[in-house]
Amino acid sequence: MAERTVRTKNIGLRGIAVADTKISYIDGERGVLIYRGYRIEDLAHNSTFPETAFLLLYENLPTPEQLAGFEKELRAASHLPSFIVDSMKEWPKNAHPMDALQAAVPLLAMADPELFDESRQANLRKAVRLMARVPAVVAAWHRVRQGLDVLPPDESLSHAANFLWQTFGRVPDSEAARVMDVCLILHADHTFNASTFACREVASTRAHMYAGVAAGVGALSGELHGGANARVMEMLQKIVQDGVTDIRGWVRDRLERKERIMGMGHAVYKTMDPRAKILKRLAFDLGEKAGQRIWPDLTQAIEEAAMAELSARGKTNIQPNVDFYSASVYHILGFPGDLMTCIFAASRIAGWCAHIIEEKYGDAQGKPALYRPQAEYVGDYCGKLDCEYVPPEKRRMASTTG
Ligand SMILES: CC(=O)SCCNC(=O)CCNC(=O)[C@H](O)C(C)(C)COP(=O)(O)OP(=O)(O)OC[C@H]1O[C@@H](n2cnc3c(N)ncnc32)[C@H](O)[C@@H]1OP(=O)(O)O
Ligand SMILES: O=C([O-])CC(=O)C(=O)O
Repeated sequence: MAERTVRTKNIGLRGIAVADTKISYIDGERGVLIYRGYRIEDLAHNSTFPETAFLLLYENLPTPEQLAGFEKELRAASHLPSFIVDSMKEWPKNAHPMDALQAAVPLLAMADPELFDESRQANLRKAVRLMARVPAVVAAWHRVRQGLDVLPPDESLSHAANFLWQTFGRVPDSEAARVMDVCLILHADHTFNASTFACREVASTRAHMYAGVAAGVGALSGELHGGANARVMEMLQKIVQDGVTDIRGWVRDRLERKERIMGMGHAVYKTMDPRAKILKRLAFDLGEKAGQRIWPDLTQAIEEAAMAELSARGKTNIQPNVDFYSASVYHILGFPGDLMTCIFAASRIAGWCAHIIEEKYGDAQGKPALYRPQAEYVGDYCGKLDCEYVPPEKRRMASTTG
């Protein structure tokens, strides 16, 4: 066997800085999240999604003129090419919305007139098209799968209100539109999370922006990442359906079966995710007004029971993450569970594009590089590194343990 190489192996690359970024910052111990120098609480309170997206892409908050121009560009880009809608009509109606979104991303690439123009300016324009069209795809697929007509964007509405309109065919009231906007702000970026890393890894090969975004959508779909919001909703609905009243007992049983409480725990935060605090307030406000307190109340009961049970097991760091209360918010806004991770994508597209651009045009040292980590080879097939090739007729049946 070859000599083992010296290496640092770290499960899931936890704590390893693989690049420099100026886009966002997290302090996991104190529960702080900052986008380009601005606290998430400030942005959620004062900003809008287009303004936050501009900040992520261009490094500064826009002037009123810049913001108006950016919003105009977003609106102009938000019509989906008709061949994409026609294509969707042929897709199996039970296709998962995240698969539909991931399938649509290369179609959006085919429609981009500047696809292979790798100038920074062209990539900024592609980012605007993606930010406009990802929510349009999500809304369109939700309608197509129900046999409904795809709705054109309403240019009189804000980005968030238009997303609700194109999804449900109803102009939302100002509160629903603002809640949607805040959700889009909260999910827009989060340093080197798994999906952003996937985008950046693909971008590091000099593949085009859409190739990176398709990878990001795939990575986001998993239940340990963005897919957790849908799993939280399933958890809540199952508890209600089963008529569970002893939430502490339900949590204890789940932990004893070694199952996780979806929407809790985080690879970086060791305290409550600052986004979860905002979403918790939104869920209670919205739930109160909509006569649907049941969802935030139940989520809070699970939070308290889980914190108590996990602490009793010596785990005090597992607290609500962004997906825990967002499930209730989205449910009360009318979204079905399987669309929830797509809402995440309709926001995170801003961060993905900003990171792809940062990856393409250089880190702080100005030297973009191909990601190519090492893995330690631990295969042992015949007692030495290279085995002798045996012709098919002379092979014995090998065991096929997985
Ligand atoms: C947008 C986002 O991506 S936010 C995250 C969304 N994902 C979820 O909500 C899924 C549930 N949460 C989790 O699976 C995890 O907390 C993760 C993957 C998000 C982060 O986990 P990490 O900090 O990397 O810890 P890791 O997965 O190694 O778990 C450490 C221990 O905590 C336990 N743990 C972590 N999260 C949870 C949870 N939600 N419920 C119960 N136990 C948990 C693990 O079982 C493990 O226990 P063990 O040491 O006894 O085996
Ligand atoms: O940062 C992470 O690992 C996951 C997360 O919360 C996000 O992507 O918003």
